[in-house]
Amino acid sequence: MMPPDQETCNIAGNGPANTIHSTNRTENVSVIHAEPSLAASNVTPCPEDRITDQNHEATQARFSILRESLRPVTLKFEDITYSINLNITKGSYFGSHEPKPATRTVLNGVSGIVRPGELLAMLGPSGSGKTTLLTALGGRLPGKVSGTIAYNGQQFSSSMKRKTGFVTQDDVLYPHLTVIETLTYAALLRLPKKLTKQEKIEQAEFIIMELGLTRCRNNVVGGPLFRGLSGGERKRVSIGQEMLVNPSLLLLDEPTSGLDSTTAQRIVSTLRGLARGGRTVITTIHQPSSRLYRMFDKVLVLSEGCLIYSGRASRVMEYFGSIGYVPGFNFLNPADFLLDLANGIAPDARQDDQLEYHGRLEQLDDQNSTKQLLISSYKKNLYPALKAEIHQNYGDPIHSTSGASSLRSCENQWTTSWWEQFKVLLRRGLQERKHESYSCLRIFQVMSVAILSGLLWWHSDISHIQDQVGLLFFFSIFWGFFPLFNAIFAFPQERPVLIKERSSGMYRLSSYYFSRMAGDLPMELVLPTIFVTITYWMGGLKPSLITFLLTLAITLFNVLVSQGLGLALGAILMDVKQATTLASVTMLVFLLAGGYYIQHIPAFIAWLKYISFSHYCYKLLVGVQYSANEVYECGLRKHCSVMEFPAIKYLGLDNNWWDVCALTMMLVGYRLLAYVALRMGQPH
Ligand SMILES: Nc1ncnc2c1ncn2[C@@H]1O[C@H](COP(=O)(O)OP(=O)(O)OP(=O)(O)O)[C@@H](O)[C@H]1O
Repeated sequence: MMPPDQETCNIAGNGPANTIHSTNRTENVSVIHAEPSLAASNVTPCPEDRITDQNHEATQARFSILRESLRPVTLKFEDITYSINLNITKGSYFGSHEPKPATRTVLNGVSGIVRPGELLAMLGPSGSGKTTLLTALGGRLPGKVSGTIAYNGQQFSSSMKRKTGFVTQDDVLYPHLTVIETLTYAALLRLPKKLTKQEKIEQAEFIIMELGLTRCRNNVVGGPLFRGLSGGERKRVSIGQEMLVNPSLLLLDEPTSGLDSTTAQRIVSTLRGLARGGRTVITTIHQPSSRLYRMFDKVLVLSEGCLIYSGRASRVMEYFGSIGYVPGFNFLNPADFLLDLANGIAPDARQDDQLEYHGRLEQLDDQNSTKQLLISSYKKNLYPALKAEIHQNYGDPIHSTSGASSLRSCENQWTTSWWEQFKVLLRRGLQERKHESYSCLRIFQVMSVAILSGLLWWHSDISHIQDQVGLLFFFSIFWGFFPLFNAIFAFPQERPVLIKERSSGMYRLSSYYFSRMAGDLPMELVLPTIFVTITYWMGGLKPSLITFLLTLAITLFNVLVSQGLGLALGAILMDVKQATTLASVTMLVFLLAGGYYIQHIPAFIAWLKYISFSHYCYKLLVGVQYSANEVYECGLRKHCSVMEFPAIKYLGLDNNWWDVCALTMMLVGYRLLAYVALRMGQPH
């Protein structure tokens, strides 16, 4: 290995600034766009997606609406260090297992600067900290990140959150929505209120065209259980969603992973186009081809959380050459060369698969010392200039507060009103869940139970009061279980989408929550209505319209309370398995303490019935079914008062308003609890 000539190296990453951002001294100065449209020339669309000359002008005009609110962001980060806590179990396999707190440094003093108009690629071996750094730059990393991250000299704010697009490695999309629906809803939620609905829809159409998704615009996204878009198409939809924020800062985690080289090239072209439109674009990437590599303006190379290079992509070879690392042959992909170096593999190192144990140990030592050399070379040769650039005055942006007012002026402003968010989320939720809510299986389940119960209790008579009371108890229990278990899935299932969309400040939690409540209502109420109608009349309960309507109202009330409990359990635990276990135990307790099966519950545990909504529902159902002076045939030509029937006597049919109050408190309480739990588990 050649000794690194650290003294004679060129300082990369300190070259002349790109002309695109040369006018971008403050965030209020508009960007001179190198390419007026969204890099239409860089993208290679499918034949049918190609923007024709005739409509190009119109397209540009439409796109200018999207560009209008653009606020260029210079991102500077300095000495970013991040550690994670590891609980290491100490002791032998069978001995003591006391967890020993330990930390691991994932990022160690990482610095960089990216300006509007630039595309920065983060390279490094798997586990080197690329995703962690990207997440930190996107303001989404939990725990304490030391160092400074400044966006136009400011800290991460809610305004910045809404100006940041973040494309995660895994695409988080609603599987039942089509491409056009996904992007239209995103446009309606994300684009500013000053645009009309029509203009927002046009933006979604434009993005579809721009990303070459026209052919699959009406295809459903698909999920693990059914096929939809291909991996590349899904990725483009995810990018499209983030483009709709008209982001000033766009962060992408491995957007080309698992894609063929043409699609990868196309995606990176689009990113470059977005950058050229005045955005700051940062992407992590695994193994870019040399074709892709040439499209990056800057690269940042990580090795075990430390930087070995941060600067212009075009100067990489020059820099490493200057410190003594020259590739063995000319036509090497710079990305491969960088990844080798980040792994500690110098160009002249011996790569022998046949090395025996000691040889391998030596090889590992060599790699570690190469890494250390590269890290110290970076610190000596590149870091001082980078630091100077970070602190360079246009008002020492990393610490200054200039420009704060313009950022703050639009802070805490939502792009759309509460009502608008509610309407769009409601429509989107109904569309996404219509297959689930109106599934034939669910309807069949309820109808078959209704008809079967109707047949079992066929024209029951008051003389068989035990059976009738049993039917009323069944109403309260069935419509306690069914909505409870359906509601448990609501929030855990939607969690990834909710976290993603809330992290980018897309909508208020309250508008989401109320839209979810409202969206679930129709089906939650239609099914019990059908059930009660069938079973009530088949089962021979009191043939009075008023009594029937009251029975229906009580059952629906019970459904809403039970649904509230399900939502609360789901929101608190955010784990379907745990929530269903807890729900089944709870319902079992309610079932047993409800007052139907056991009428001599020991006093010390009899209070359980007061926390059971099924008990209140059952009591109210019996209360509306029978009046105080009603009698039933309790023996041969013998009549007894209904109030003396043991099960009814135990219930006591007085104080019905208290039962209604208790149910109302539960209705509000459970839902409030669900909301609070959801809010506490949310990014702020
Ligand atoms: N919350 C966490 N708990 C435990 N380890 C973590 C956590 N977050 C990150 N790490 C560790 O930090 C290191 C860096 O992770 P990161 O995901 O940033 O790497 P990466 O360079 O993006 O890897 P890849 O290219 O494989 O996605 C890894 O070794 C990972 O295991």
